[in-house]
Amino acid sequence: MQKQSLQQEKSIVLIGFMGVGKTTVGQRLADQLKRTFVDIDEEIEKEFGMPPSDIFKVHGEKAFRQKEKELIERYSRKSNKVLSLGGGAFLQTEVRDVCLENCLVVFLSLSWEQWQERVSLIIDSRPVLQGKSEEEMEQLYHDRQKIYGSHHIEVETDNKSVDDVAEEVIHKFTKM
Ligand SMILES: Nc1ncnc2c1ncn2[C@@H]1O[C@H](COP(=O)(O)OP(=O)(O)O)[C@@H](O)[C@H]1O
Ligand SMILES: O=C(O)C1=C[C@@H](OP(=O)(O)O)[C@@H](O)[C@H](O)C1
Ligand SMILES: [Mg+2]
Repeated sequence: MQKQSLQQEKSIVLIGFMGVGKTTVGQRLADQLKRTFVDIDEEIEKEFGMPPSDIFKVHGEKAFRQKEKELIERYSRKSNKVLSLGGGAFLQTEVRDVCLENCLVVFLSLSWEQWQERVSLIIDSRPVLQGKSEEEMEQLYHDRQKIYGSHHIEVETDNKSVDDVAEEVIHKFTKM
């Protein structure tokens, strides 16, 4: 039942702003669906042998984005996976197109107010947020919502636990 409605076992791709829970929810979803979990940031980190903040410093954002695109193009063509993208991945048209074509794209949304409560958990490890004022972060948050408009389903995550979010993703798919 669940398998059938999970759309021919297409891979699930999680998108959304930094800190909304793509990595955490993705791992939970993969456990529940018995699928392989791939966190694209983790794969990029393995390739460069350093975390994203160091990649940005040493190689530059362009090199990070190039590798991000290559890896997403490769993994999104495989079936039966759960892929968590980085929040900037959908800035690249090629990434959006390949994911929308081959996968089920799930946008995890979180209000600006609740994001502000979570930012302290992520700020040190997200190079894109470094040195930004609160106003600049809010601007980035709003600008980025436009790129997340390309998706198959949205799950609002305000006031929801990781389990709640994972459950809702599965529920929405089983109704597709
Ligand atoms: N639904 C949630 N409720 C509370 N905290 C969460 C939730 N989802 C994720 N978090 C926490 O927010 C932080 C960022 O989560 P993460 O999965 O790394 O986000 P992303 O991959 O979207 O950047 C982590 O500390 C994580 O434990
Ligand atoms: O939004 C972005 O530009 C980025 C988001 C990060 O991933 P998360 O969305 O998992 O934090 C990571 O890919 C990198 O720091 C850049
Ligand atoms: Mg992540």
